[in-house]
Amino acid sequence: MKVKVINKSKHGLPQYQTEAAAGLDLNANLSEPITLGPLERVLIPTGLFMELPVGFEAQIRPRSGLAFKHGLSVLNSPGTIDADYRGEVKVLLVNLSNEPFVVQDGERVAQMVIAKHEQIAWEEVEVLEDSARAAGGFGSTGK
Ligand SMILES: O=c1ccn([C@H]2C[C@H](O)[C@@H](COP(=O)(O)OP(=O)(O)OP(=O)(O)O)O2)c(=O)[nH]1
Ligand SMILES: [Mg+2]
Repeated sequence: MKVKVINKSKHGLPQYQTEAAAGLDLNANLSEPITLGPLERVLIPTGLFMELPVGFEAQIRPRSGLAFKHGLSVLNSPGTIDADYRGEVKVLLVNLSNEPFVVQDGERVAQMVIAKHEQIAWEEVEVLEDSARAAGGFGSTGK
């Protein structure tokens, strides 16, 4: 997959940490650390510019360790990177803890899963096909 990297020498390309990992860990690409206070949000640059093949998207997801230990999440999780996006991939981090968190340059702040997706074409109809579920939802099947 095509990728352009700013400051590659600093962090290299995002890597899968284990053989069958789904997510590529994304490094913060910062000139100086950023302090994220309680309930604050910030866009973290990654230095990555990608050209996803058409029919693929990238999902930006939190890392569970940062979430568990520090209350950090990705506010718009899963963030969506479109195949036609040519800007820098950024991570919208939010601090849901009561303590400030300092994001360091190179820190693995989130992970990115590349996934196939479909685009649909609408076909407007007057009546939809019956189903067993019908309009049931939001707990309609019980606890
Ligand atoms: O976590 C994210 C989410 C999005 N983007 C970039 C890539 C994506 O293709 C573009 C638009 O994202 P989205 O469609 O989620 O945002 P929007 O608010 O609908 O903006 P737009 O009007 O530009 O589509 O922003 C990121 O870098 N990180
Ligand atoms: Mg959009």
